[in-house]
Amino acid sequence: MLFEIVSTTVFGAIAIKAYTSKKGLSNDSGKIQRIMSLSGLNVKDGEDTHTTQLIKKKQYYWGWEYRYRIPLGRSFDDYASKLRVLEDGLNNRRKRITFADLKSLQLDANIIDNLRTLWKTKLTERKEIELAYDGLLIVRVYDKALPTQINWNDALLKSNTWSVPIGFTRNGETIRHDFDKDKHLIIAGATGFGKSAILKLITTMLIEQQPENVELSLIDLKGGSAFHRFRNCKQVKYYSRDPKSAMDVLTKVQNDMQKSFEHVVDSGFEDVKEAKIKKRHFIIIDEAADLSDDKDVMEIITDIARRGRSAGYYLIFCTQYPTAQVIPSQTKRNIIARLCYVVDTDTASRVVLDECGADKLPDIPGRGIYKNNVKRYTVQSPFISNQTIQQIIEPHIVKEESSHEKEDSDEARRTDSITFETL
Ligand SMILES: Nc1ncnc2c1ncn2[C@@H]1O[C@H](COP(=O)(O)OP(=O)(O)OP(=O)(O)O)[C@@H](O)[C@H]1O
Repeated sequence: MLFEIVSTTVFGAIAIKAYTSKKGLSNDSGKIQRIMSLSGLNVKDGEDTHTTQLIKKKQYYWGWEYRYRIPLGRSFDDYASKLRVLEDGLNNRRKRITFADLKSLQLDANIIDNLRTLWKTKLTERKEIELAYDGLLIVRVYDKALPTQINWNDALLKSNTWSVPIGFTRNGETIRHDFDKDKHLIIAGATGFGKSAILKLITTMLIEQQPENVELSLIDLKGGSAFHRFRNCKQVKYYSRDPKSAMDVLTKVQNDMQKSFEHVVDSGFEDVKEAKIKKRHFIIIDEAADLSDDKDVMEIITDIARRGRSAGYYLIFCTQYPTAQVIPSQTKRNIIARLCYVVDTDTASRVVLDECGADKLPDIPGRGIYKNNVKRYTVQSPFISNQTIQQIIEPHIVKEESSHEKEDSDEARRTDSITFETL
């Protein structure tokens, strides 16, 4: 009897709370506005104070979206710089139990224990916020945080395409970068946040999806730690792990690219896709900052970024130090797609993405912002283990030869690669 009274009362209270929440009577809109005011986003104009005005709110299965008109004198960046303040404010221990939570509860004699577990889970749950701007400030509050690790699985492979997964959004959408559409890619992020991991994933997927058509130039200026295992894959045409040989590699790539460029353009086509050429060459540079002092090298990189799109020479340019010197504006202009993991300053975020935001990402490896010319997504990149990489690339590895023989076979492959296979 006592159990029934207690459980009915507790359950009833929670149900009322959950009902008001569902009806939008108890959402975060007021709190967000208060945090905005208290964190200095109001604008004083003589006697008047202009605040951020809520225009619309809508509930989705993942949480809430709020749209605000921002006062004159404020920019989107002012709000983006307060992202952490907003997030911490919303997470300051006020936890909400929803209908979905209640539905998942077992209504048996363990109801009190079940409620306790639910409450404990709620205490450790963290809401995440995303900001965007389309004339109105958009604040998306997600009930559940993105997972901190999402493992790669072979369902992500798309055979015979140049499309690779970059990450998963909170809505469960898989964001892919299609090199035949967006061509080159800049990847940046502070040390230890997943640049090499995504480079290895992209390289593995390109080899597996297009084993006969992909050609790789791997420039690994971190001493070879990222790309060494791919070195003897038959798809690897050039490999370098020091700035001096990187110059040689890039010069050869530029010469090859020139031939492809002339072949495509002289045949009256816009690019390799239109010319129905199957081969694509990827120049993947891990730690481009180590090349930035060499003017000649940087000129070649800029040339690849500019003309490679037609010639089928795609650049993946990765750096831990995103400054204007490391990513020159001409290179940037030709590389629309960017993937930025956590960086330490808003200046670094702006260099990569042309806006702040990557400096406000949580300190989670693989958490990044991917931007192409259409959209911007916050994603968690898939993670592939070295063991899985090894299994996938094993059939593509050619037997290690003596270095002299390797040079010869590299030369042979070089000659082969000039011939383009057409449909
Ligand atoms: N997508 C991911 N999901 C989960 N964990 C990841 C992910 N990417 C990387 N990590 C973890 O972070 C570690 C560091 O990643 P990685 O070596 O790619 O960083 P990095 O940015 O290349 O750093 P550095 O510039 O210092 O080489 C990995 O060993 C792995 O444990």
